[in-house]
Amino acid sequence: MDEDGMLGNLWALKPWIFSVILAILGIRVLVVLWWKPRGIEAHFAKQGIRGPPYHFFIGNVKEIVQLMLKASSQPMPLSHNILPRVFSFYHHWRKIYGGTFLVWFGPTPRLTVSDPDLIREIFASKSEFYEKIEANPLVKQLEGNGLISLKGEKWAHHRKIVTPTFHMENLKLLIPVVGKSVEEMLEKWDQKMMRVEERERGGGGGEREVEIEVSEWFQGLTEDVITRMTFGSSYEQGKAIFSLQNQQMVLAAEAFQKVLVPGYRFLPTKRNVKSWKVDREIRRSLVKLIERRKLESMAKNTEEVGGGSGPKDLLGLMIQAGMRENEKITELTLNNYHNNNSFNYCSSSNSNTNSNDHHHNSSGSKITVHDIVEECKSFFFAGKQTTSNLLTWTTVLLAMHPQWQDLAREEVLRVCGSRDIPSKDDISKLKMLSMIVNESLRLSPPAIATIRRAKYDVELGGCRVPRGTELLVPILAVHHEQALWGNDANEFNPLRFADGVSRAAKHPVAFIPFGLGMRTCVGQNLAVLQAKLVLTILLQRFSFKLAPSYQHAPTVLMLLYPQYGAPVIFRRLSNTDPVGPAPRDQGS
Ligand code: HEM
Repeated sequence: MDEDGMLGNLWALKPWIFSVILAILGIRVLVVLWWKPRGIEAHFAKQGIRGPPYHFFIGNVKEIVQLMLKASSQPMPLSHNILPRVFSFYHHWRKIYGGTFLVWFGPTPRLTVSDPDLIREIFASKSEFYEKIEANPLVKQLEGNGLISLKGEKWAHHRKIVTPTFHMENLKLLIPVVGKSVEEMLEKWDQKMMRVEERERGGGGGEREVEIEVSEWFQGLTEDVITRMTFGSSYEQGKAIFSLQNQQMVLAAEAFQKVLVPGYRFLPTKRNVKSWKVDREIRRSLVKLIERRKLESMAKNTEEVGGGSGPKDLLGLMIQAGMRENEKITELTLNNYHNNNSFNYCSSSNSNTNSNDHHHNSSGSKITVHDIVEECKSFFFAGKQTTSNLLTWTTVLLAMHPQWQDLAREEVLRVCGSRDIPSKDDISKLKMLSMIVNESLRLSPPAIATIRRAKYDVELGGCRVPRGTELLVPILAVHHEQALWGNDANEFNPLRFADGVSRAAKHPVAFIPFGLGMRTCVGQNLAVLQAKLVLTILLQRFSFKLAPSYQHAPTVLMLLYPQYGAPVIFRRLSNTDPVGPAPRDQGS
Protein backbone atom coordinates (compact mmCIF):
# COMPACT_ATOMS: atom_id res chain seq x y z
CA MET A 1 0.00 0.00 0.00
CA ASP A 2 1.38 3.45 -0.88
CA GLU A 3 1.77 6.27 1.68
CA ASP A 4 -1.39 8.07 0.55
CA GLY A 5 -3.40 4.87 0.97
CA MET A 6 -2.12 4.32 4.52
CA LEU A 7 -2.87 7.89 5.54
CA GLY A 8 -6.33 7.54 4.01
CA ASN A 9 -7.00 4.40 6.07
CA LEU A 10 -5.76 6.11 9.28
CA TRP A 11 -7.96 9.07 8.48
CA ALA A 12 -10.92 6.76 8.16
CA LEU A 13 -10.04 5.25 11.55
CA LYS A 14 -9.93 8.67 13.25
CA PRO A 15 -13.46 8.55 14.72
CA TRP A 16 -12.62 5.08 16.08
CA ILE A 17 -9.40 6.24 17.72
CA PHE A 18 -11.26 9.17 19.15
CA SER A 19 -14.00 6.89 20.50
CA VAL A 20 -11.44 4.52 22.07
CA ILE A 21 -9.65 7.42 23.81
CA LEU A 22 -13.00 8.73 25.03
CA ALA A 23 -13.99 5.28 26.28
CA ILE A 24 -10.67 4.89 28.15
CA LEU A 25 -11.09 8.31 29.70
CA GLY A 26 -14.71 7.52 30.59
CA ILE A 27 -13.66 4.27 32.27
CA ARG A 28 -10.94 6.05 34.22
CA VAL A 29 -13.43 8.68 35.40
CA LEU A 30 -15.86 5.93 36.40
CA VAL A 31 -13.15 4.06 38.28
CA VAL A 32 -11.94 7.15 40.19
CA LEU A 33 -15.32 8.72 40.83
CA TRP A 34 -17.48 5.63 41.28
CA TRP A 35 -15.89 2.17 41.58
CA LYS A 36 -13.05 3.18 43.88
CA PRO A 37 -15.23 5.11 46.35
CA ARG A 38 -17.78 2.26 46.34
CA GLY A 39 -14.96 -0.21 46.97
CA ILE A 40 -13.70 1.85 49.92
CA GLU A 41 -17.23 2.12 51.29
CA ALA A 42 -17.58 -1.68 51.13
CA HIS A 43 -14.11 -2.16 52.66
CA PHE A 44 -15.06 -0.09 55.73
CA ALA A 45 -18.61 -1.50 55.93
CA LYS A 46 -17.12 -5.03 56.26
CA GLN A 47 -15.26 -3.74 59.32
CA GLY A 48 -18.44 -2.26 60.82
CA ILE A 49 -17.69 1.35 59.83
CA ARG A 50 -20.48 3.11 57.98
CA GLY A 51 -21.45 6.62 57.02
CA PRO A 52 -23.69 8.63 54.69
CA PRO A 53 -23.76 7.03 51.21
CA TYR A 54 -21.30 8.28 48.59
CA HIS A 55 -22.76 10.33 45.71
CA PHE A 56 -21.02 10.45 42.33
CA PHE A 57 -18.28 13.14 42.20
CA ILE A 58 -19.67 15.36 44.99
CA GLY A 59 -19.62 12.78 47.78
CA ASN A 60 -21.52 14.25 50.75
CA VAL A 61 -20.66 17.90 50.07
CA LYS A 62 -24.27 18.83 49.23
CA GLU A 63 -25.61 17.41 52.53
CA ILE A 64 -22.75 19.00 54.48
CA VAL A 65 -23.47 22.44 53.02
CA GLN A 66 -27.22 22.03 53.67
CA LEU A 67 -26.63 20.98 57.29
CA MET A 68 -24.23 23.88 57.86
CA LEU A 69 -26.56 26.46 56.29
CA LYS A 70 -29.47 25.22 58.39
CA ALA A 71 -27.43 25.22 61.61
CA SER A 72 -26.11 28.73 61.07
CA SER A 73 -29.46 30.19 59.95
CA GLN A 74 -30.27 31.54 63.42
CA PRO A 75 -28.52 32.29 66.72
CA MET A 76 -28.62 29.76 69.57
CA PRO A 77 -29.48 30.15 73.27
CA LEU A 78 -26.67 31.27 75.63
CA SER A 79 -25.29 27.78 76.12
CA HIS A 80 -21.92 26.08 75.61
CA ASN A 81 -23.39 23.13 73.77
CA ILE A 82 -22.11 24.55 70.49
CA LEU A 83 -21.26 21.31 68.66
CA PRO A 84 -24.64 20.99 66.85
CA ARG A 85 -24.35 24.54 65.50
CA VAL A 86 -20.63 24.62 64.70
CA PHE A 87 -19.96 21.06 63.55
CA SER A 88 -23.45 20.22 62.34
CA PHE A 89 -22.55 17.42 59.95
CA TYR A 90 -20.41 15.64 62.54
CA HIS A 91 -23.12 16.00 65.18
CA HIS A 92 -25.82 14.77 62.77
CA TRP A 93 -24.03 11.68 61.45
CA ARG A 94 -22.43 10.71 64.74
CA LYS A 95 -25.94 10.19 66.13
CA ILE A 96 -26.65 7.77 63.28
CA TYR A 97 -23.32 6.00 62.72
CA GLY A 98 -21.36 6.47 65.98
CA GLY A 99 -18.12 8.39 66.68
CA THR A 100 -16.11 6.72 63.89
CA PHE A 101 -17.80 7.10 60.51
CA LEU A 102 -16.89 7.60 56.87
CA VAL A 103 -17.79 10.85 55.15
CA TRP A 104 -17.02 11.91 51.56
CA PHE A 105 -15.51 15.28 50.60
CA GLY A 106 -16.01 14.81 46.88
CA PRO A 107 -14.37 11.49 45.97
CA THR A 108 -12.02 11.73 48.97
CA PRO A 109 -12.89 9.53 51.96
CA ARG A 110 -12.53 10.99 55.44
CA LEU A 111 -12.73 8.80 58.49
CA THR A 112 -13.71 10.67 61.65
CA VAL A 113 -11.58 9.68 64.64
CA SER A 114 -12.58 10.89 68.10
CA ASP A 115 -11.16 8.10 70.30
CA PRO A 116 -8.18 9.61 72.22
CA ASP A 117 -6.18 6.36 71.99
CA LEU A 118 -6.43 6.45 68.21
CA ILE A 119 -5.72 10.19 68.11
CA ARG A 120 -2.51 9.53 70.04
CA GLU A 121 -1.57 6.83 67.54
CA ILE A 122 -2.07 9.19 64.57
CA PHE A 123 -0.24 12.21 66.01
CA ALA A 124 2.35 10.68 68.30
CA SER A 125 3.14 6.97 68.54
CA LYS A 126 2.69 6.14 64.82
CA SER A 127 2.86 9.60 63.30
CA GLU A 128 5.34 8.44 60.63
CA PHE A 129 2.44 6.64 58.88
CA TYR A 130 0.44 9.84 58.48
CA GLU A 131 1.01 13.20 56.78
CA LYS A 132 -0.56 16.62 56.56
CA ILE A 133 -2.88 17.22 53.61
CA GLU A 134 -2.55 19.91 50.95
CA ALA A 135 -4.61 22.98 51.77
CA ASN A 136 -7.14 24.38 49.33
CA PRO A 137 -5.19 26.63 46.85
CA LEU A 138 -6.82 29.76 48.25
CA VAL A 139 -5.86 28.85 51.80
CA LYS A 140 -2.42 27.89 50.57
CA GLN A 141 -1.93 31.34 49.06
CA LEU A 142 -2.69 32.85 52.46
CA GLU A 143 -0.89 30.43 54.75
CA GLY A 144 2.27 30.42 52.63
CA ASN A 145 4.53 27.43 52.16
CA GLY A 146 5.92 27.60 55.69
CA LEU A 147 5.97 25.49 58.84
CA ILE A 148 2.23 24.77 58.76
CA SER A 149 2.48 22.87 55.48
CA LEU A 150 6.14 21.87 55.03
CA LYS A 151 7.06 18.21 55.35
CA GLY A 152 10.08 16.04 56.10
CA GLU A 153 13.61 17.40 56.41
CA LYS A 154 12.74 20.91 55.36
CA TRP A 155 10.01 21.15 58.02
CA ALA A 156 12.42 19.88 60.73
CA HIS A 157 15.07 22.40 59.64
CA HIS A 158 12.67 25.36 59.74
CA ARG A 159 11.08 24.25 63.03
CA LYS A 160 14.52 24.14 64.66
CA ILE A 161 15.32 27.66 63.46
CA VAL A 162 12.07 29.33 64.55
CA THR A 163 11.59 27.52 67.87
CA PRO A 164 13.80 29.94 69.90
CA THR A 165 11.31 32.70 69.04
CA PHE A 166 8.81 30.95 71.31
CA HIS A 167 11.03 30.08 74.27
CA MET A 168 9.66 31.62 77.46
CA GLU A 169 12.87 33.57 78.03
CA ASN A 170 12.40 35.25 74.66
CA LEU A 171 8.66 35.79 75.05
CA LYS A 172 9.29 37.46 78.39
CA LEU A 173 10.94 40.32 76.50
CA LEU A 174 7.71 40.80 74.60
CA ILE A 175 5.61 41.53 77.70
CA PRO A 176 6.28 45.30 77.93
CA VAL A 177 5.65 45.62 74.20
CA VAL A 178 2.33 43.76 74.37
CA GLY A 179 1.43 45.74 77.50
CA LYS A 180 2.00 48.95 75.55
CA SER A 181 -0.18 47.77 72.67
CA VAL A 182 -2.98 46.92 75.12
CA GLU A 183 -2.67 50.32 76.79
CA GLU A 184 -2.91 52.04 73.42
CA MET A 185 -6.04 50.03 72.65
CA LEU A 186 -7.55 50.96 76.02
CA GLU A 187 -6.78 54.65 75.47
CA LYS A 188 -8.88 54.46 72.32
CA TRP A 189 -11.68 52.78 74.30
CA ASP A 190 -11.43 55.61 76.84
CA GLN A 191 -11.79 58.20 74.10
CA LYS A 192 -14.83 56.32 72.81
CA MET A 193 -16.19 56.20 76.35
CA MET A 194 -15.69 59.94 76.78
CA ARG A 195 -17.52 60.70 73.55
CA VAL A 196 -20.47 58.57 74.73
CA GLU A 197 -20.37 60.31 78.14
CA GLU A 198 -20.44 63.76 76.54
CA ARG A 199 -23.38 62.78 74.38
CA GLU A 200 -25.23 61.33 77.35
CA ARG A 201 -24.48 64.25 79.64
CA GLY A 202 -26.68 66.29 77.31
CA GLY A 203 -29.42 63.76 77.98
CA GLY A 204 -28.92 63.35 81.72
CA GLY A 205 -25.55 61.59 82.19
CA GLY A 206 -24.69 57.90 82.53
CA GLU A 207 -22.16 55.31 83.73
CA ARG A 208 -18.57 55.26 82.46
CA GLU A 209 -19.13 52.41 80.07
CA VAL A 210 -18.69 51.65 76.41
CA GLU A 211 -19.80 48.96 73.98
CA ILE A 212 -16.88 47.28 72.21
CA GLU A 213 -17.01 44.74 69.40
CA VAL A 214 -14.20 42.73 70.95
CA SER A 215 -13.45 40.37 68.07
CA GLU A 216 -12.48 43.32 65.83
CA TRP A 217 -10.34 45.05 68.46
CA PHE A 218 -8.58 41.85 69.47
CA GLN A 219 -7.68 41.20 65.84
CA GLY A 220 -5.92 44.56 65.70
CA LEU A 221 -4.09 43.77 68.92
CA THR A 222 -2.92 40.29 67.93
CA GLU A 223 -1.85 41.61 64.54
CA ASP A 224 0.36 44.09 66.35
CA VAL A 225 1.95 41.36 68.46
CA ILE A 226 2.50 38.90 65.64
CA THR A 227 4.06 41.73 63.61
CA ARG A 228 6.56 42.31 66.41
CA MET A 229 7.32 38.60 66.72
CA THR A 230 7.85 38.32 62.98
CA PHE A 231 9.71 41.53 62.20
CA GLY A 232 11.21 42.77 65.48
CA SER A 233 12.98 46.06 64.88
CA SER A 234 11.46 46.34 61.39
CA TYR A 235 8.00 46.64 62.95
CA GLU A 236 6.82 49.61 60.87
CA GLN A 237 7.75 48.02 57.54
CA GLY A 238 6.29 44.73 58.75
CA LYS A 239 3.03 46.44 59.60
CA ALA A 240 2.69 47.72 56.03
CA ILE A 241 3.37 44.22 54.68
CA PHE A 242 0.82 42.59 56.98
CA SER A 243 -1.73 45.21 56.04
CA LEU A 244 -1.34 43.93 52.44
CA GLN A 245 -1.72 40.39 53.78
CA ASN A 246 -5.01 41.50 55.37
CA GLN A 247 -6.23 42.70 51.97
CA GLN A 248 -5.32 39.26 50.64
CA MET A 249 -7.50 37.63 53.34
CA VAL A 250 -10.50 39.73 52.32
CA LEU A 251 -9.97 38.88 48.64
CA ALA A 252 -9.61 35.18 49.50
CA ALA A 253 -12.82 35.25 51.56
CA GLU A 254 -14.63 36.64 48.49
CA ALA A 255 -13.09 33.97 46.28
CA PHE A 256 -14.18 31.22 48.68
CA GLN A 257 -17.75 31.81 47.56
CA LYS A 258 -16.70 30.89 44.01
CA VAL A 259 -14.68 27.75 44.78
CA LEU A 260 -17.20 25.60 42.97
CA VAL A 261 -16.37 27.30 39.61
CA PRO A 262 -13.54 25.09 38.24
CA GLY A 263 -10.34 27.03 37.52
CA TYR A 264 -11.86 30.27 38.86
CA ARG A 265 -8.62 31.29 40.56
CA PHE A 266 -6.79 31.35 37.19
CA LEU A 267 -9.29 33.65 35.46
CA PRO A 268 -8.16 37.30 35.10
CA THR A 269 -11.20 38.59 37.00
CA LYS A 270 -10.97 41.98 38.74
CA ARG A 271 -10.58 40.24 42.09
CA ASN A 272 -7.91 37.83 40.89
CA VAL A 273 -5.88 40.53 39.15
CA LYS A 274 -5.96 42.59 42.33
CA SER A 275 -4.95 39.58 44.42
CA TRP A 276 -1.99 38.79 42.10
CA LYS A 277 -0.89 42.42 42.34
CA VAL A 278 -1.08 42.44 46.14
CA ASP A 279 0.85 39.16 46.28
CA ARG A 280 3.64 40.60 44.10
CA GLU A 281 3.72 43.69 46.31
CA ILE A 282 4.02 41.57 49.50
CA ARG A 283 6.93 39.63 48.05
CA ARG A 284 8.68 42.73 46.74
CA SER A 285 8.42 44.50 50.11
CA LEU A 286 9.55 41.45 52.05
CA VAL A 287 12.55 40.85 49.82
CA LYS A 288 13.56 44.51 50.18
CA LEU A 289 13.22 44.29 53.95
CA ILE A 290 15.22 41.08 54.21
CA GLU A 291 18.02 42.56 52.15
CA ARG A 292 18.09 45.70 54.25
CA ARG A 293 18.29 43.70 57.50
CA LYS A 294 21.10 41.62 56.06
CA LEU A 295 23.09 44.67 55.07
CA GLU A 296 22.54 46.22 58.51
CA SER A 297 23.90 43.16 60.25
CA MET A 298 26.89 42.98 57.90
CA ALA A 299 27.62 46.66 58.53
CA LYS A 300 27.53 46.02 62.29
CA ASN A 301 29.66 42.96 61.63
CA THR A 302 27.54 40.92 64.04
CA GLU A 303 25.49 37.77 63.95
CA GLU A 304 22.55 39.51 65.62
CA VAL A 305 20.08 40.48 62.93
CA GLY A 306 18.04 43.37 64.23
CA GLY A 307 17.13 41.74 67.57
CA GLY A 308 18.95 44.25 69.80
CA SER A 309 17.47 44.31 73.28
CA GLY A 310 14.01 43.20 72.08
CA PRO A 311 12.90 39.62 71.62
CA LYS A 312 14.36 37.42 68.90
CA ASP A 313 12.16 37.73 65.83
CA LEU A 314 11.40 35.28 63.04
CA LEU A 315 12.96 37.45 60.36
CA GLY A 316 16.21 37.89 62.30
CA LEU A 317 16.51 34.18 63.14
CA MET A 318 15.89 33.06 59.60
CA ILE A 319 18.22 35.61 58.01
CA GLN A 320 20.87 34.62 60.53
CA ALA A 321 20.40 30.91 59.69
CA GLY A 322 20.57 31.69 55.98
CA MET A 323 23.77 33.69 56.41
CA ARG A 324 25.41 30.99 58.54
CA GLU A 325 24.59 28.38 55.95
CA ASN A 326 26.07 30.55 53.24
CA GLU A 327 29.24 30.93 55.25
CA LYS A 328 29.49 27.15 55.53
CA ILE A 329 29.14 26.87 51.80
CA THR A 330 31.75 29.57 51.36
CA GLU A 331 34.18 27.56 53.41
CA LEU A 332 33.45 24.47 51.37
CA THR A 333 33.38 26.04 47.92
CA LEU A 334 35.22 29.34 48.17
CA ASN A 335 35.91 29.38 44.48
CA ASN A 336 32.37 29.41 43.22
CA TYR A 337 30.80 31.28 46.11
CA HIS A 338 28.98 33.75 43.93
CA ASN A 339 27.29 31.06 41.89
CA ASN A 340 26.10 29.30 45.02
CA ASN A 341 24.73 32.28 46.86
CA SER A 342 21.08 31.36 46.51
CA PHE A 343 20.32 33.25 49.71
CA ASN A 344 20.92 36.41 47.73
CA TYR A 345 19.55 35.56 44.36
CA CYS A 346 16.61 33.24 44.69
CA SER A 347 14.49 36.12 45.85
CA SER A 348 13.64 37.17 42.35
CA SER A 349 14.19 33.95 40.48
CA ASN A 350 11.81 31.64 42.29
CA SER A 351 9.22 33.93 43.70
CA ASN A 352 6.47 31.82 42.22
CA THR A 353 7.92 28.36 42.57
CA ASN A 354 7.67 25.77 45.26
CA SER A 355 10.87 26.07 47.20
CA ASN A 356 10.49 22.50 48.45
CA ASP A 357 12.11 21.46 45.20
CA HIS A 358 14.94 23.98 45.14
CA HIS A 359 18.16 24.96 46.77
CA HIS A 360 19.07 21.83 48.66
CA ASN A 361 22.62 21.45 49.82
CA SER A 362 24.32 18.30 50.95
CA SER A 363 23.19 18.76 54.55
CA GLY A 364 19.52 19.07 53.60
CA SER A 365 17.45 22.12 52.76
CA LYS A 366 18.93 25.59 52.86
CA ILE A 367 17.19 28.80 53.90
CA THR A 368 16.41 31.03 50.94
CA VAL A 369 14.78 34.44 50.72
CA HIS A 370 11.74 32.71 49.27
CA ASP A 371 11.57 30.48 52.39
CA ILE A 372 11.65 33.52 54.65
CA VAL A 373 8.86 35.18 52.69
CA GLU A 374 6.73 32.04 53.01
CA GLU A 375 7.41 31.69 56.78
CA CYS A 376 6.40 35.30 57.39
CA LYS A 377 3.07 34.62 55.68
CA SER A 378 2.66 31.42 57.71
CA PHE A 379 3.24 33.22 61.01
CA PHE A 380 0.69 35.86 60.18
CA PHE A 381 -1.89 33.31 59.10
CA ALA A 382 -1.35 30.95 62.04
CA GLY A 383 -0.82 33.49 64.78
CA LYS A 384 -3.28 36.33 64.29
CA GLN A 385 -6.87 35.05 64.12
CA THR A 386 -6.26 32.05 66.39
CA THR A 387 -5.12 34.16 69.33
CA SER A 388 -7.71 36.88 68.77
CA ASN A 389 -10.42 34.20 68.71
CA LEU A 390 -9.14 32.77 71.99
CA LEU A 391 -9.31 36.25 73.50
CA THR A 392 -12.79 36.87 72.09
CA TRP A 393 -14.27 33.62 73.41
CA THR A 394 -12.65 33.97 76.82
CA THR A 395 -14.03 37.52 77.16
CA VAL A 396 -17.48 36.32 76.09
CA LEU A 397 -17.31 33.45 78.62
CA LEU A 398 -16.29 35.78 81.44
CA ALA A 399 -19.07 38.16 80.44
CA MET A 400 -21.54 35.26 80.57
CA HIS A 401 -20.25 34.10 83.97
CA PRO A 402 -19.69 37.17 86.17
CA GLN A 403 -18.92 35.09 89.27
CA TRP A 404 -15.86 33.66 87.47
CA GLN A 405 -14.98 37.12 86.23
CA ASP A 406 -14.97 38.31 89.84
CA LEU A 407 -12.83 35.38 90.98
CA ALA A 408 -10.35 36.06 88.19
CA ARG A 409 -10.26 39.77 89.03
CA GLU A 410 -9.69 39.07 92.75
CA GLU A 411 -6.68 36.94 91.83
CA VAL A 412 -5.33 39.47 89.33
CA LEU A 413 -5.60 42.35 91.81
CA ARG A 414 -4.03 40.26 94.57
CA VAL A 415 -1.08 39.16 92.41
CA CYS A 416 -0.48 42.17 90.16
CA GLY A 417 -2.07 45.14 91.93
CA SER A 418 -4.40 47.45 90.12
CA ARG A 419 -2.27 49.32 87.60
CA ASP A 420 1.11 47.86 86.68
CA ILE A 421 1.66 45.77 83.61
CA PRO A 422 2.22 42.29 85.07
CA SER A 423 5.59 40.55 84.79
CA LYS A 424 6.16 37.02 83.53
CA ASP A 425 6.43 35.83 87.15
CA ASP A 426 3.12 37.50 88.03
CA ILE A 427 1.47 35.79 85.10
CA SER A 428 2.79 32.38 86.08
CA LYS A 429 1.12 32.84 89.49
CA LEU A 430 -2.35 33.41 88.00
CA LYS A 431 -3.72 29.89 88.55
CA MET A 432 -7.39 30.82 88.30
CA LEU A 433 -6.83 32.70 85.04
CA SER A 434 -4.92 29.70 83.62
CA MET A 435 -7.85 27.43 84.43
CA ILE A 436 -10.26 29.88 82.79
CA VAL A 437 -8.14 30.10 79.62
CA ASN A 438 -7.94 26.30 79.46
CA GLU A 439 -11.68 25.95 79.94
CA SER A 440 -12.17 28.48 77.15
CA LEU A 441 -9.82 26.51 74.87
CA ARG A 442 -11.77 23.36 75.73
CA LEU A 443 -15.28 24.74 75.14
CA SER A 444 -14.37 27.00 72.19
CA PRO A 445 -11.13 25.77 70.58
CA PRO A 446 -10.23 28.24 67.79
CA ALA A 447 -9.10 25.32 65.57
CA ILE A 448 -12.10 22.96 65.70
CA ALA A 449 -10.55 20.08 63.75
CA THR A 450 -7.44 18.85 62.07
CA ILE A 451 -6.76 16.35 59.30
CA ARG A 452 -4.10 13.80 58.42
CA ARG A 453 -3.75 11.40 55.48
CA ALA A 454 -2.64 7.77 55.67
CA LYS A 455 0.66 7.52 53.75
CA TYR A 456 0.38 3.73 53.50
CA ASP A 457 -2.22 1.03 54.09
CA VAL A 458 -2.29 1.18 57.90
CA GLU A 459 -3.98 -0.46 60.83
CA LEU A 460 -5.66 1.92 63.22
CA GLY A 461 -7.29 0.52 66.35
CA GLY A 462 -7.73 -2.86 64.66
CA CYS A 463 -9.26 -1.30 61.54
CA ARG A 464 -7.52 -1.55 58.14
CA VAL A 465 -7.32 1.93 56.62
CA PRO A 466 -6.34 2.14 52.92
CA ARG A 467 -3.55 4.50 51.80
CA GLY A 468 -4.88 7.95 50.89
CA THR A 469 -7.76 7.88 53.37
CA GLU A 470 -7.98 11.14 55.30
CA LEU A 471 -8.50 11.12 59.06
CA LEU A 472 -10.61 13.92 60.47
CA VAL A 473 -9.97 14.63 64.15
CA PRO A 474 -12.88 16.73 65.49
CA ILE A 475 -11.08 18.61 68.29
CA LEU A 476 -14.30 20.40 69.29
CA ALA A 477 -16.21 17.12 69.63
CA VAL A 478 -13.44 15.50 71.69
CA HIS A 479 -13.52 18.53 74.00
CA HIS A 480 -17.29 18.19 74.51
CA GLU A 481 -17.44 14.40 74.90
CA GLN A 482 -19.29 13.39 78.08
CA ALA A 483 -17.52 10.03 78.26
CA LEU A 484 -14.25 11.98 78.66
CA TRP A 485 -15.35 15.08 80.57
CA GLY A 486 -18.32 13.91 82.60
CA ASN A 487 -21.95 15.00 82.65
CA ASP A 488 -21.02 18.67 82.89
CA ALA A 489 -19.02 18.50 79.62
CA ASN A 490 -21.10 21.34 78.15
CA GLU A 491 -20.78 23.57 81.18
CA PHE A 492 -18.23 26.23 82.01
CA ASN A 493 -16.33 24.81 84.96
CA PRO A 494 -12.69 25.99 85.05
CA LEU A 495 -12.14 24.03 88.28
CA ARG A 496 -11.85 20.83 86.28
CA PHE A 497 -8.32 22.06 85.40
CA ALA A 498 -7.39 22.57 89.08
CA ASP A 499 -4.99 19.57 89.08
CA GLY A 500 -3.44 20.39 85.72
CA VAL A 501 -4.29 19.71 82.11
CA SER A 502 -3.47 16.00 82.05
CA ARG A 503 -5.81 15.26 84.97
CA ALA A 504 -8.74 17.36 83.80
CA ALA A 505 -10.40 14.56 81.85
CA LYS A 506 -10.56 10.78 81.96
CA HIS A 507 -7.89 10.56 79.23
CA PRO A 508 -4.70 12.67 78.95
CA VAL A 509 -5.29 13.20 75.22
CA ALA A 510 -8.81 14.59 75.67
CA PHE A 511 -7.53 18.19 75.61
CA ILE A 512 -5.85 19.04 72.29
CA PRO A 513 -6.50 22.70 71.37
CA PHE A 514 -2.94 23.01 70.02
CA GLY A 515 -2.76 19.60 68.36
CA LEU A 516 -0.46 16.83 69.51
CA GLY A 517 2.95 15.29 68.83
CA MET A 518 5.74 16.69 66.69
CA ARG A 519 3.47 19.00 64.71
CA THR A 520 1.94 20.54 67.78
CA CYS A 521 1.47 24.33 67.64
CA VAL A 522 4.82 26.10 67.78
CA GLY A 523 3.13 29.34 68.92
CA GLN A 524 1.14 28.05 71.89
CA ASN A 525 3.33 29.72 74.54
CA LEU A 526 2.95 33.03 72.75
CA ALA A 527 -0.82 32.62 72.36
CA VAL A 528 -1.42 31.71 76.01
CA LEU A 529 0.94 34.34 77.39
CA GLN A 530 -0.61 37.02 75.25
CA ALA A 531 -4.16 35.99 76.15
CA LYS A 532 -3.37 36.00 79.87
CA LEU A 533 -1.61 39.34 79.68
CA VAL A 534 -4.46 41.04 77.83
CA LEU A 535 -7.12 39.52 80.12
CA THR A 536 -5.16 40.56 83.21
CA ILE A 537 -5.00 44.17 82.08
CA LEU A 538 -8.70 44.15 81.15
CA LEU A 539 -9.71 42.62 84.50
CA GLN A 540 -7.62 45.17 86.39
CA ARG A 541 -9.46 48.07 84.80
CA PHE A 542 -12.93 47.01 83.71
CA SER A 543 -15.92 44.90 84.57
CA PHE A 544 -17.77 43.65 81.54
CA LYS A 545 -21.02 42.03 80.43
CA LEU A 546 -22.57 40.97 77.14
CA ALA A 547 -24.20 43.82 75.21
CA PRO A 548 -27.99 43.53 74.72
CA SER A 549 -27.28 43.29 70.97
CA TYR A 550 -25.04 40.19 71.44
CA GLN A 551 -26.35 37.16 69.57
CA HIS A 552 -24.82 33.84 70.54
CA ALA A 553 -23.81 32.30 67.23
CA PRO A 554 -20.46 30.51 67.20
CA THR A 555 -19.69 29.32 63.70
CA VAL A 556 -16.74 28.22 61.63
CA LEU A 557 -14.88 29.59 58.62
CA MET A 558 -11.50 27.92 58.95
CA LEU A 559 -11.61 28.93 62.66
CA LEU A 560 -14.31 29.24 65.30
CA TYR A 561 -15.66 32.80 65.29
CA PRO A 562 -18.79 34.71 66.39
CA GLN A 563 -21.09 34.91 63.37
CA TYR A 564 -22.63 38.24 64.40
CA GLY A 565 -19.62 39.65 66.22
CA ALA A 566 -19.11 39.88 69.97
CA PRO A 567 -20.36 43.21 71.38
CA VAL A 568 -19.43 43.52 75.05
CA ILE A 569 -20.09 46.41 77.45
CA PHE A 570 -17.03 47.51 79.45
CA ARG A 571 -17.40 49.60 82.58
CA ARG A 572 -14.35 51.38 84.00
CA LEU A 573 -13.63 50.24 87.55
CA SER A 574 -13.16 53.16 89.88
CA ASN A 575 -10.78 52.65 92.82
CA THR A 576 -13.80 52.34 95.10
CA ASP A 577 -15.61 49.80 93.00
CA PRO A 578 -16.28 46.61 94.97
CA VAL A 579 -15.14 43.40 93.26
CA GLY A 580 -18.41 41.60 94.04
CA PRO A 581 -21.10 40.61 94.56
CA ALA A 582 -21.65 38.96 91.22
CA PRO A 583 -24.64 39.94 89.12
CA ARG A 584 -26.90 37.18 87.85
CA ASP A 585 -25.25 34.57 85.60
CA GLN A 586 -25.86 35.16 81.87
CA GLY A 587 -24.93 31.69 80.64
CA SER A 588 -25.52 28.06 81.49
C1 HEM B 1 -5.03 30.14 70.55
C2 HEM B 1 -4.15 30.21 69.60
C3 HEM B 1 -3.73 29.06 68.73
C4 HEM B 1 -4.35 27.87 68.49
C5 HEM B 1 -5.67 27.35 69.07
C6 HEM B 1 -3.51 27.13 67.57
C7 HEM B 1 -3.79 25.85 67.12
C8 HEM B 1 -2.91 25.10 66.38
C9 HEM B 1 -3.10 23.72 66.05
C10 HEM B 1 -4.30 22.86 66.45
C11 HEM B 1 -2.02 23.32 65.33
C12 HEM B 1 -1.75 21.92 64.80
C13 HEM B 1 -2.37 21.71 63.47
C14 HEM B 1 -2.25 20.28 63.00
O1 HEM B 1 -1.69 19.43 63.67
O2 HEM B 1 -2.75 20.02 61.91
C15 HEM B 1 -1.15 24.47 65.16
C16 HEM B 1 0.03 24.48 64.45
C17 HEM B 1 0.78 25.61 64.24
N1 HEM B 1 0.60 26.84 64.83
FE1 HEM B 1 -0.83 27.36 66.13
N2 HEM B 1 -2.43 27.90 67.26
C18 HEM B 1 -2.51 29.08 67.95
C19 HEM B 1 -1.62 30.13 67.93
C20 HEM B 1 -0.49 30.20 67.16
C21 HEM B 1 0.44 31.31 67.14
C22 HEM B 1 0.37 32.58 67.98
C23 HEM B 1 1.38 31.01 66.22
C24 HEM B 1 2.55 31.90 65.89
C25 HEM B 1 3.10 32.02 64.83
C26 HEM B 1 1.07 29.69 65.67
C27 HEM B 1 1.78 29.01 64.70
C28 HEM B 1 1.57 27.70 64.35
C29 HEM B 1 2.42 26.99 63.41
C30 HEM B 1 3.60 27.58 62.65
C31 HEM B 1 1.92 25.68 63.34
C32 HEM B 1 2.50 24.54 62.52
C33 HEM B 1 3.52 23.83 63.38
C34 HEM B 1 4.20 22.66 62.69
O3 HEM B 1 3.56 21.96 61.91
O4 HEM B 1 5.39 22.47 62.98
N3 HEM B 1 -0.08 29.23 66.27
N4 HEM B 1 -1.70 25.53 65.83
